[in-house]
Amino acid sequence: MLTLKEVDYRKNRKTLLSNVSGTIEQGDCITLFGPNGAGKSTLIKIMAGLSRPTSGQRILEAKAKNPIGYVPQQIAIMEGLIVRDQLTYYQKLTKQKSSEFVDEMIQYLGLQNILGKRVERLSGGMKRKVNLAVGLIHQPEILLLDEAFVGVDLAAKYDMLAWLKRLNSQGMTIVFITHDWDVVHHLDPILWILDEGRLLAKTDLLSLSRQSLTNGSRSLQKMLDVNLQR
Ligand SMILES: Nc1ncnc2c1ncn2[C@@H]1O[C@H](COP(=O)(O)OP(=O)(O)OP(=O)(O)O)[C@@H](O)[C@H]1O
Repeated sequence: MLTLKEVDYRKNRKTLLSNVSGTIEQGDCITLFGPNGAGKSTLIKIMAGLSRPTSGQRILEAKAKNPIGYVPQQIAIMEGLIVRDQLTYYQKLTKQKSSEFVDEMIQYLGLQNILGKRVERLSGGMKRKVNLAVGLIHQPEILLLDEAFVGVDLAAKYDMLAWLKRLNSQGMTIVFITHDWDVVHHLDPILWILDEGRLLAKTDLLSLSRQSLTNGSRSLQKMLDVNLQR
């Protein structure tokens, strides 16, 4: 449903992505995994259609008018509104007619008790939950999450993961970026290993522990060594 063909991305004469190709099918769960500066956020923005490749192609085949949900690293919710109004605003904006879906999301994410709170008064973790809710309120075909779990406590994280797992099992395609190995284990995704702007491997947790990525940078090696020893 989303294909990348030999994608390059350059900015200020610096190559941020080099020759990235891959196909994402409906219902896939994929993580972009790699060290700081590997190009993960750059790639997910290209997937979202927010940045255009310098060369190469991004081909999206989707049924819905608004098939992408993108949850950015920076929290993008509007201050001054209570959570309920925030959700209603985005529900209307995205023409989400299914109140059932929104209600279920509120239950899963445990937002019931904060619906009347102004968003700027929420804790960081609660803001992350609302950020996630806003990004997927229209039930996108592909959900793209850039570090959606930063600063959330364990209970909040597991609420979010349970909801994502449910959506994925119902056919929603999910691509996410995280440095949290616990999240990777929980969602058991296909791993796209990115390093210095290159896509080194597409693998899964089981195969990753058996294969060695000797062509990776020192940062990547260290990251994999530490995580795989856990
Ligand atoms: N607008 C920009 N102009 C120039 N260089 C940029 C720009 N945005 C990002 N970069 C550089 O591109 C590289 C990839 O950045 P990107 O944010 O995609 O990496 P990342 O893998 O998401 O990193 P992190 O894990 O730290 O979030 C980095 O070296 C970064 O400094």
